[in-house]
Amino acid sequence: MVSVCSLSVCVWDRCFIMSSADDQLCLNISSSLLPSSSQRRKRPTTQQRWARKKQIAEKRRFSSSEDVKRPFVKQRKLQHNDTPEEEVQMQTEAPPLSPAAENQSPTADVTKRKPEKKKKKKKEKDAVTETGRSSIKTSSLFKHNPDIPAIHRPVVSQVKEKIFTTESFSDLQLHPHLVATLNKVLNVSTLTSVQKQTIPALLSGRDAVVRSQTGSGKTLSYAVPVVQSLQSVQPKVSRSDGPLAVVIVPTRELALQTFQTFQKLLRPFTWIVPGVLMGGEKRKAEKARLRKGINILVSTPGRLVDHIKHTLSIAFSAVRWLILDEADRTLDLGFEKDLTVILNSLNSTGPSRQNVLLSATLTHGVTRLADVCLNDPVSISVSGSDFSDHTAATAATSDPGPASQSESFAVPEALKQFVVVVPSKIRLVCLAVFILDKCKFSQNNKLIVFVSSCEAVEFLYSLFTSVLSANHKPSLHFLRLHGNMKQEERSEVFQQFSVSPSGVLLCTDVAARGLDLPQVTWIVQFTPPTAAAEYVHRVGRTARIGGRGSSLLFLTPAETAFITELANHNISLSEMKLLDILSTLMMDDTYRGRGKYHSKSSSKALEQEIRERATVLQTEFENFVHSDPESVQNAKKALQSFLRAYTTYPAHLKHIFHIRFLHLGHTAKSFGLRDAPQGLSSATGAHSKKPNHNKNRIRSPVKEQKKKLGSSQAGEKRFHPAQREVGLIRSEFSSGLDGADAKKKKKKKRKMSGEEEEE
Ligand SMILES: Nc1ncnc2c1ncn2[C@@H]1O[C@H](COP(=O)(O)OP(=O)(O)OP(=O)(O)O)[C@@H](O)[C@H]1O
Repeated sequence: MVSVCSLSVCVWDRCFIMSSADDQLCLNISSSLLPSSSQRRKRPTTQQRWARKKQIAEKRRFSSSEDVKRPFVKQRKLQHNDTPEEEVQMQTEAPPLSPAAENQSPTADVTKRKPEKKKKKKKEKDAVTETGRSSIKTSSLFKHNPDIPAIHRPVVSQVKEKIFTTESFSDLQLHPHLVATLNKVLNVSTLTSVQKQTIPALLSGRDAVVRSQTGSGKTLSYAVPVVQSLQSVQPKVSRSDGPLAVVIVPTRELALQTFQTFQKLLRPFTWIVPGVLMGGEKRKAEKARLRKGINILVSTPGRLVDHIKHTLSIAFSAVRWLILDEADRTLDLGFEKDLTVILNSLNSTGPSRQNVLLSATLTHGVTRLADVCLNDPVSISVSGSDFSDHTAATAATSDPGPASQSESFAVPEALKQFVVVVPSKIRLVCLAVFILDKCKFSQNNKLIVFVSSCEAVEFLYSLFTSVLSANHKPSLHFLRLHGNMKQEERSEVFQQFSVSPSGVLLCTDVAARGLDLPQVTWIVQFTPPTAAAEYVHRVGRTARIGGRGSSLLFLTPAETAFITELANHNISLSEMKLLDILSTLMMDDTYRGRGKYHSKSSSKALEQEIRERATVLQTEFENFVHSDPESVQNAKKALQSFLRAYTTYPAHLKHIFHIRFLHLGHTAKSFGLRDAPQGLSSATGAHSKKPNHNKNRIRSPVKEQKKKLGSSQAGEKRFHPAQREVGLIRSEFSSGLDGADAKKKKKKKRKMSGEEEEE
């Protein structure tokens, strides 16, 4: 008699038998071995049991901020004399099934079916030879993974900010129509802490540097004084005055959102005209609007520079206000040049003006750099720490370095922050199951998933809409947002997600700053942010203005030191266990494995079943990716862009995020690729050929680049990692100025279409 145990061992053994030299272990899961859908439906007791378990797990997960107790991965500590080769072998193994489980399976069936199975296998093998894709080939998800280390949560005292005060807008000396508009149109009456401190300071004519947590109402803290001051100008402001206030924000969506806020505030003051300029819009139309006259000009930096250089009708002679919202991002490496052009243009023509910098993460370095455009500023920090007094000679760069490591950031008090440590191979399935958990098995969840590149967003979008949405109609609804989309589409998605009560937005950091999307319940950081400040902005898309929300950060075992980096900024996370997330697969039988798990099976058998189900889901993903050459190509592109983005982590985080720590084969699997693709080295330094036993480790991009340049590619441009980062930031936040090539192409195109560069 063949027991379940031996069947299982057979499954895992087959991994070994089929393992190829290049560490891509293969597990054949024949769809014929899976139960039919009618068989599946006959098992309501399992579902009920799991629904109950799930409820308990949910309660446990949220009742305490302590780690979830259930152990998942059986870990073995490395011995001192372990060689790297042994290290690979010594990963989590599938636990053997318990004797109880052995006795429970109708294994005789399996024995009886054996010859038939052999025939079927042969048939399938033949089919594979013919079509290349009839059989399901999936390398083992749960073997040869690095150990999941125990997470040490450093003790931190979270910075707390009180959101609301007891005072209201009517207590300030504002125009009654403005107060009425705030109450009736924007539905706000009580002042938030940042508004209480900032509005009077700005009304008194001071420059200001303002820091308060995400979602605390910073927009109104500058918009209200701007409107109050402009409506009182005599004689009345007119279009012909041109821009009186310039508001610079880093992304198009934020520009649109800020413009809409001004539109609402200006309802009673129709003679003051707001306008927005942003990359992706037609320059000609914008030029026409500028010529007509805009008094409050909201713009992304790149597009404003574009107009300064090419639009004669843009005149800054009357500008009284300059606002830099999300100032740390705007002053960041990628936009510094743009800002210099804007400041020079304003300084050369304008009268004296009030300047305001705002962000949830203004650091010492940024404020010091900002000193050049501020005049005796008042420093407002709701958490109480006076960040402007810092005297260290730091400069604003994308790598603030250790000088800013002690900088504390406030995150919303009602935000629950989690981290899950997932080996690379399992990342894709883990994300998918998490989404299923929140969107299929719980209701009214609205998720934002952050990914590091546009190509990766596109890849996940097409994978999830094709595989997950198809399997789980109608509960799953995906949207995507990234810098490579056409502006109309971006705006449409932004509006759609804003009004939707549920759904999943897959996006890059283009949605990380300032966006006020209502009712977002979960923020998922599928790829870790490049800085603690970016972490704060990403999670800040939920739990806004005193609301509740949760966030989940994905880290690989090699990246867990990022938890300490966040703790250095007083950010503390609770651990969510991988198995707890994957156990959602037991909520129904969509991805049922071929194991004979049933309600009375042991917990080890249950773990085995969960792993099998995860493998079935991964197989579906891989089948989709490998279903046609185009989708393979898309997955490769996504992988390549992910690797490229990985090289841009700042120097002080390289000990955590270094491309050399990535395993190319495992990373490829998280893009649904069965094998590590060849030839990824040119842009990323990735190495997929097999020069030695460490063949799947990715080599240093710098070394690879040197090697390449030494040979045939002497003419190719060499980029420093910092330059690559600027390139990525600029393309991602592109607000009018595109890369050199794209610019040339566009110029050519414009010339052909007869559009004038100059007015
Ligand atoms: N006084 C108030 N009372 C109630 N709601 C308010 C008040 N002020 C602002 N809000 C609302 O709070 C939300 C968040 O405001 P806002 O976008 O200005 O936050 P923020 O501090 O700029 O966030 P971020 O740092 O993420 O950009 C908005 O929906 C806004 O309408």
